[in-house]
Amino acid sequence: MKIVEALDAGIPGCELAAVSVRSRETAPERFAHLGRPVPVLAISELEPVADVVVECAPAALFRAIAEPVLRAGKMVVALSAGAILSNGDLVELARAAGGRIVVPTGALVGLDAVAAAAEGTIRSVRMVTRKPVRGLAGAPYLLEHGIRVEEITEPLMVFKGTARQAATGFPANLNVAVALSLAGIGPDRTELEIWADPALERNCHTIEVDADSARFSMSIENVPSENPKTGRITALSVIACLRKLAAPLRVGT
Ligand SMILES: NC(=O)C1=CN([C@@H]2O[C@H](COP(=O)(O)OP(=O)(O)OC[C@H]3O[C@@H](n4cnc5c(N)ncnc54)[C@H](OP(=O)(O)O)[C@@H]3O)[C@@H](O)[C@H]2O)C=CC1
Ligand SMILES: O=C([O-])CC(=O)C(=O)O
Repeated sequence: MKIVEALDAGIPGCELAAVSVRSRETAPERFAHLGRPVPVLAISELEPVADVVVECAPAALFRAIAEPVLRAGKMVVALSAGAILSNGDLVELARAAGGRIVVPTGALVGLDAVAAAAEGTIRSVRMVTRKPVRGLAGAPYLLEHGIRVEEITEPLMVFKGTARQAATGFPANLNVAVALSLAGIGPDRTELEIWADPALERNCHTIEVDADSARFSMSIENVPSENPKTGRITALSVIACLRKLAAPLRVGT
């Protein structure tokens, strides 16, 4: 909704062509406050009316949203970064058809520095994520391993592995790790720890990068949105990304 409202308020070079939601019956009242009425379409109807489609939906819908847009040589701004790994053929489709997948920095920080360092040699990228219990509850990895975070009273490390492993184990919780890996040294070399911390209110990410050009540490403490798994800054990152598309002055890689 934040992205829709920003587009409705005006982002130079962009015009809100349509939206798609889970339940179209309740859509008219949800969007009634917008300055201009917006068509509510099925996912399959988006491509013909848009040059850019913002994918900000559950990861399972990534292919249905992105494929027709990429096939038409258009742009997908994608938040479900983890789904890119399991749909690698869509990157090839984009290459062949002249489409583009743009992954905003999202709930993370510093992907510009990571991408710059990757032009040289990055020796290691390590990320530690600490989330409140409600930011992790229900993740497939926890269910598969019988890890009951709802009952913890102290911080618990629930996962140690690579960004690729996290993408399947935590599809709705760790897109940030995949985005980091795609900016840097890839999903198999990007190392990740995930902690559930009952004392936390925010989704906290700390990243350490060691490269031949620089060594840097970055951290961010995300205020959760209405969805406790997703930081508020995520939608703002998409808005900033859309603003950059047509901006005469573009700052940051
Ligand atoms: N790259 C990054 O840094 C980050 C990525 N993410 C990822 O971004 C994605 C979006 O996050 P978030 O907004 O919190 O997710 P939510 O699950 O809260 O929202 C998903 C949206 O998708 C819509 N939707 C669900 N099912 C359908 C459907 N069948 N057809 C059309 N629309 C549908 C919902 O509509 P409705 O409102 O009607 O329910 C809702 O607007 C997720 O994959 C999340 O994991 C999140 C945080 C950071
Ligand atoms: O990566 C994600 O899916 C969400 C996340 O960690 C955050 O918003 O802080």
